[in-house]
Amino acid sequence: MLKAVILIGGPQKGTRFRPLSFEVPKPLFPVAGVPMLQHHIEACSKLPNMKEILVIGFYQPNEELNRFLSCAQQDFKVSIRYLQEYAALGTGGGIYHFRDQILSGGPEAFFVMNADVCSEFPLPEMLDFQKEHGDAYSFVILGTTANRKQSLNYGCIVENEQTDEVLHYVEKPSTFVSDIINCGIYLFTPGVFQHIGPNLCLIILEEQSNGWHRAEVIRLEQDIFTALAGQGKLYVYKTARFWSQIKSAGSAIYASRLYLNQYHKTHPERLATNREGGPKTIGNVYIHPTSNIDPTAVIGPNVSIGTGVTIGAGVRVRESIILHGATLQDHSCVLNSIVGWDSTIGKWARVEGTPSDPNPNDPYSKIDSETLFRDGKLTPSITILGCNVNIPSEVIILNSIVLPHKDLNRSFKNQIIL
Ligand SMILES: Nc1nc2c(ncn2[C@@H]2O[C@H](COP(=O)(O)OP(=O)(O)O[C@H]3O[C@H](CO)[C@@H](O)[C@H](O)[C@@H]3O)[C@@H](O)[C@H]2O)c(=O)[nH]1
Repeated sequence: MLKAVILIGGPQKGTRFRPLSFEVPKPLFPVAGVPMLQHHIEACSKLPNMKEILVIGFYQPNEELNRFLSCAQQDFKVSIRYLQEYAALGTGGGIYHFRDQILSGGPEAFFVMNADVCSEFPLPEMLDFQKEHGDAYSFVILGTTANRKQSLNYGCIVENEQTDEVLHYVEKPSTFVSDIINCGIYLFTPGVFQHIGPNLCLIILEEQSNGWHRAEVIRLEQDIFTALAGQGKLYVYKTARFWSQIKSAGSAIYASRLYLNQYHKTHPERLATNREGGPKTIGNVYIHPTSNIDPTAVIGPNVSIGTGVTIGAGVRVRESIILHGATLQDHSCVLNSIVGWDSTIGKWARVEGTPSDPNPNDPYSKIDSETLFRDGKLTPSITILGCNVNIPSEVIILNSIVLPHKDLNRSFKNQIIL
């Protein structure tokens, strides 16, 4: 029997996702038409002996999260539970704190996944790989290849090329260590808790001697993987299939593209087709059936349109996510942007951003999820309209971030509009 744990973090995380994470917890942000987390849940539920999925984070359980989890539980016919940490316990602290819940029922193995990644989730392959390579005490990290420069933003893995054993693990090194990076998807056996436990004791001892009050924070990467490397216990399964982090809003558009492309294989019914009375679509497009789109609009490639969106005549949308309840009035144009919930774009207005896609000429390039500013200036990136923003007719909004509930009255370029 198998289980899976999805680490969703909490409200203090996902800061690069603002202002979108003000409205909805980042793990529920729609990517290719469904909440980010649903892609993980779907992948887990496809494994025949998946018994339970535990979502661990430090968000207060709210109605939206509860509703999503109970619908997912019904749709995917697998038990799903949310376990709330009393504080941010780190990527290892949460699973250690809830180890009894993870181990109840006696799973022989369990997956742990970061919520903020998009992936083809080669979970069956990881299981086969573990059987081939290890015993009950060995663990598997999903790895992929990055280019030298970008590898520094990830956990880096040095492997024995013959055996795939992890010889050395360094989290976000300051100089080049390896181009194999940690994808944030792991396969553990119950034996992993024997390695996490001793780390916890160390922290508590430190707390007693220093008189500090510290939560039982354990980082899987720095505290556990670094120590397990070179001990014959940790292996890396490398995938060449798609994988990306979802840190910034720009990377959500990129992740949408990857998942929409995958829908040809997994969910062709989610892809819009050109049909009588519908809009013209180009490339991969997701359109929620409750949206109302004029047949003269042209949509795509890589567009996701949420529930109850209204799109007028002659509208053009490309490389964008339009969130529920938004209205794009006649002849407006939206490129490389995220249009927030219930926002309105006036007639002939143009909302445009600059994509931050990986370098198409480098097969190992990943998306750069940089911070908003470089050298004191806003880096040109996708345009984001927070929820309930009004853009008047005939204006241009370029490379800007507009906070929720704003009524703009003119054009803006390269600005954060507070
Ligand atoms: N439950 C819980 N989840 C957490 C906590 N801290 C982080 N997470 C979740 O754990 C994941 C990792 O978050 P970060 O700690 O922000 O790490 P990172 O910068 O994304 O790097 C990690 O992922 C990379 C791949 O995307 C890896 O390359 C890297 O080694 C590391 O594992 C995210 O899904 C985040 O929500 C915590 O205290 N509690």
